[in-house]
Amino acid sequence: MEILIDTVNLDEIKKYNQMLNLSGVTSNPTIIKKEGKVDFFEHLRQVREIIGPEKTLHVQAVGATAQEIIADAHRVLKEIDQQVYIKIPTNEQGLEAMKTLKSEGVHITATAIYTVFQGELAIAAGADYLAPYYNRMLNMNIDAPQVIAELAHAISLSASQTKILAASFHNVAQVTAAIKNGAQAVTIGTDVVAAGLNAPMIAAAVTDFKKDWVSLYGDQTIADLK
Ligand SMILES: O=C(CO)[C@@H](O)[C@H](O)[C@H](O)[C@H](O)COP(=O)(O)O
Repeated sequence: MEILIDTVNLDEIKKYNQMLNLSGVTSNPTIIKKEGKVDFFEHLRQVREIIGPEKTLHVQAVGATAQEIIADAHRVLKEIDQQVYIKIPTNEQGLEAMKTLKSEGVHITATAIYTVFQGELAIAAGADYLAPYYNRMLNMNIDAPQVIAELAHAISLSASQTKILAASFHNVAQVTAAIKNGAQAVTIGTDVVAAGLNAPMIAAAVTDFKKDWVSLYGDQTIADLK
């Protein structure tokens, strides 16, 4: 299972890269905007420096035509590094760009996926990852778990190397449902990770154990015991 973090906040990336066995970082223009008008390439180079060369870094193209998307991809690869996964919306222009970029050996993450059909076309285009938008699908009354399950089935039927990198999560239950339905990877916002780990009941359990320990051994930790 791959866990990615859906932020380009450098402090958050440092924190979660230290805490979790992160597989990578995802971004889009909305995520970049949260950091203000940063120096785009320099900021993403800093993200790469934090996560290192082995983890995946996903950067979205913004061009509207296939040619513009391809040009965006070439610039990102030149300015950051050749290993970046170029996120491309799964529409007519995006699919055309994916086809060309794939033939050049570029890593592709097909994004803005709401339907099985989009996912199937992206698998056929050779995308490395598909990014179905879980919460946004639910908002459109689309059965998100079903879409993910059908995409997982399509991948296995075609024996393709494509992986599902589910995105757009607004709570922990959505993340676990995506994994249960066949997503090999999930990208999670730091707010959702924090909500899942900072639940009062977790803190209460830790406090209770600590109280019982202190009643027996005082303030010493296990490491301090004589
Ligand atoms: O697609 C990827 C990763 O491939 C994500 O960065 C993706 O763009 C984001 O999770 C979504 O756009 C966020 O969606 P939402 O929270 O606005 O519903």
